[in-house]
Amino acid sequence: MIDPNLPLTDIHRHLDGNIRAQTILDLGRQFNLTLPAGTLDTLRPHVQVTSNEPDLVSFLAKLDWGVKVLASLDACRRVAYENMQDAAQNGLHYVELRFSPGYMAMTHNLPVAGVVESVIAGIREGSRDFNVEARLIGIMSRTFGEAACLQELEALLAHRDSITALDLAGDELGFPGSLFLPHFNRARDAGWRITVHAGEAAGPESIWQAIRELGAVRIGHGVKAIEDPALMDFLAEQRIGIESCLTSNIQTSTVASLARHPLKTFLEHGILASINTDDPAVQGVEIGHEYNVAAPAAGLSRDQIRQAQINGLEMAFLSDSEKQTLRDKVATA
Ligand SMILES: O=c1[nH]cnc2c1ncn2[C@@H]1O[C@H](CO)[C@@H](O)[C@H]1O
Ligand SMILES: [Zn+2]
Repeated sequence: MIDPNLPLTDIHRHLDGNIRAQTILDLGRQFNLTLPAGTLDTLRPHVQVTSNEPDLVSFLAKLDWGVKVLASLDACRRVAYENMQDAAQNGLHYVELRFSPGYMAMTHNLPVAGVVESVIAGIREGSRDFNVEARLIGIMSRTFGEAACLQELEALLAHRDSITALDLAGDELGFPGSLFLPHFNRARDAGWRITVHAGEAAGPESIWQAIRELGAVRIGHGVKAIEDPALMDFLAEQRIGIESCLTSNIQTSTVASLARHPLKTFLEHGILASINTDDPAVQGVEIGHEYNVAAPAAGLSRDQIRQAQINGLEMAFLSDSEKQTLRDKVATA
């Protein structure tokens, strides 16, 4: 179902939600940390979703062990580098990797700007070694409040030229976007593009808020747009892209089943929507599964899946000439 002649992208992928279970074990040993289990098989249920979680916040707890083992900046560089290797192994030509430096720094009190620098270094090395194009999106983890998000923002701004966009992720219901207006004003002043996790746990008003008040030009998940026809019209007219993550939406109980997922309706409505993973290692799925298994189960036709693949590059935070370079590279491969 993946068109091999078109670039394959994943533009909604958390690198700190994609830390290999083996790496968690390795780093746990390296730093002498107490983990909940000592083998891959016994660790897996602690770091991977094994059955659907009741809500978003329960799902997000599965990411915690991955960042708890980040006891040095070199560990941050390693997981960033491995993310690029994973991207290559899964046939991706272009990835936008997002990360929350404060969340990664938290357990071992790492310097937050140092985490940003290490992630940039790991992505740069990995991009070169594995021949995958990448851009970085900084995340502010709303779950820890406005002040912590300001710290993340400052650390990201210290490396502003290596960061493409700013995102807001975490507990959408507990920490609405309206708390973060000053943060996004500064991000836009820095010349960054804006994408926001919205309409996942909260309703369509959260998507409107992200667009009108935070300046979002893309929306992460955006599932609840299905409840607001005027919003769907607006998304289509303004070409505001929806970064869909099918399996993630089932695992967080945002959508009851793939058959009921709104992505098909979004595409029929002319909305620029794409297929992405979210947190591959935590979810136990990769991009191939999303295209080959989840998308057909969500009722997408072959043409709609191909359209979503085209949309992924269209939505990418790249210039027109960078997009064309990618198309040419894949077409002539
Ligand atoms: O599906 C999701 N919805 C909302 N927030 C998420 C999701 N996946 C991960 N994070 C959040 O992103 C940051 C790490 O990159 C963390 O704040 C994590 O909770
Ligand atoms: Zn996400």
